[in-house]
Amino acid sequence: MSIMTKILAAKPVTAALVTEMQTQAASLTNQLGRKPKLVVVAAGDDPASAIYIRNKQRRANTVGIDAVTEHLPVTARTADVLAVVRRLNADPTVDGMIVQLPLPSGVDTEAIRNAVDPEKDVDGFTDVNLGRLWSTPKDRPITTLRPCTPRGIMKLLAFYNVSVAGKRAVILGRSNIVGKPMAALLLHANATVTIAHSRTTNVQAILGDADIIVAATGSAGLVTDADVKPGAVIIDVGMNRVATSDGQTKLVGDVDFDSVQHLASAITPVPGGVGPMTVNMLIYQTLEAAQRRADRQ
Ligand SMILES: NC(=O)C1=CN([C@@H]2O[C@H](COP(=O)(O)OP(=O)(O)OC[C@H]3O[C@@H](n4cnc5c(N)ncnc54)[C@H](OP(=O)(O)O)[C@@H]3O)[C@@H](O)[C@H]2O)C=CC1
Ligand SMILES: Nc1nc(=O)c2c([nH]1)NC[C@@H]1CN(c3ccc(C(=O)N[C@@H](CCC(=O)O)C(=O)O)cc3)C=[N+]21
Repeated sequence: MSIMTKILAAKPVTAALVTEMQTQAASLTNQLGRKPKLVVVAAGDDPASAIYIRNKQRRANTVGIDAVTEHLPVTARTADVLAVVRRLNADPTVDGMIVQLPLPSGVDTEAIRNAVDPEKDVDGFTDVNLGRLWSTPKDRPITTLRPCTPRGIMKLLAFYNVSVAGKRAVILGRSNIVGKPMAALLLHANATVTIAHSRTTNVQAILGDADIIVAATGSAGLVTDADVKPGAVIIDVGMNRVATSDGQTKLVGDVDFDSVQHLASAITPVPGGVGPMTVNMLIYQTLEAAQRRADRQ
């Protein structure tokens, strides 16, 4: 049996979204008397964070919003990051902010996460927004700011007409920024959801039963053809830099794309899949936050 595998590339979705966002950015610039503004707070030198910063700066320029990065040194302490977050909370020209994770060791991520004003929380990772997300009733649309990667994945699935209702979805990873909110969104879309993590036993049996797999572990090549049911939909969130035989490095996901693509009915590439959708949703939610601000004025 041969399966026609759909490659779930971000490119056509980005093209459509950019057009929509450019129009909205122009209208908001008019209403606010300034461009919508996003501030990224980054401390240390996580490689996946560096890629993210570069790409969102580029997309913000294309769409027509301001994006500023506030870099703190790897030696930054909790109080240093908190001071920046509080200044941005108080600044009426800042519509959205995101604090990049992971923060340097010793910094209290939980304290920082919840210091962000929920109205500016375009990463959707405060307790307030995660709580709103989980408590949205099944028959109401989700309206809260939510983590960009899961939201981007849902947009990607919708664009390619991949149905979710009634499907068994298995998520590898339980972070507040990817795994848990992914579960909330898939559940709201009527999937039956399982979350697996590093303490899960017999992951292979769980994966073998999955119609949809979302891999978000940070472990390169973790998911192979031995794990996947024929016809499954594979979403690869991982952003791992690995060495190649010629001494260079390359970006790979958590999925062994070459072995899995023949089995999957649909699969996201790395690069060019989930990553650009995360960037798109960050700008999209900054526009939503700015629109709400403009409406309050
Ligand atoms: N494409 C994109 O837009 C984005 C990509 N990323 C990338 O996605 C990956 C995950 O990010 P994030 O959620 O922040 O990472 P975290 O490190 O916070 O979480 C990783 C999760 O994976 C679980 N895990 C680790 N190994 C295994 C395993 N062998 N089997 C099952 N579960 C496992 C961990 O379990 P436990 O909880 O038990 O430790 C943990 O829950 C990273 O590579 C990151 O760079 C992140 C955000 C956006
Ligand atoms: N609070 C927080 N929220 C995050 O969402 C968050 C974070 N911290 N810390 C770091 C990770 C990583 N991450 C990426 C997003 C997009 C690309 C991306 O654009 N990827 C391109 C890379 C292409 C290229 O090589 O330039 C692609 O996959 O095609 C990468 C990585 C978001 N993260």
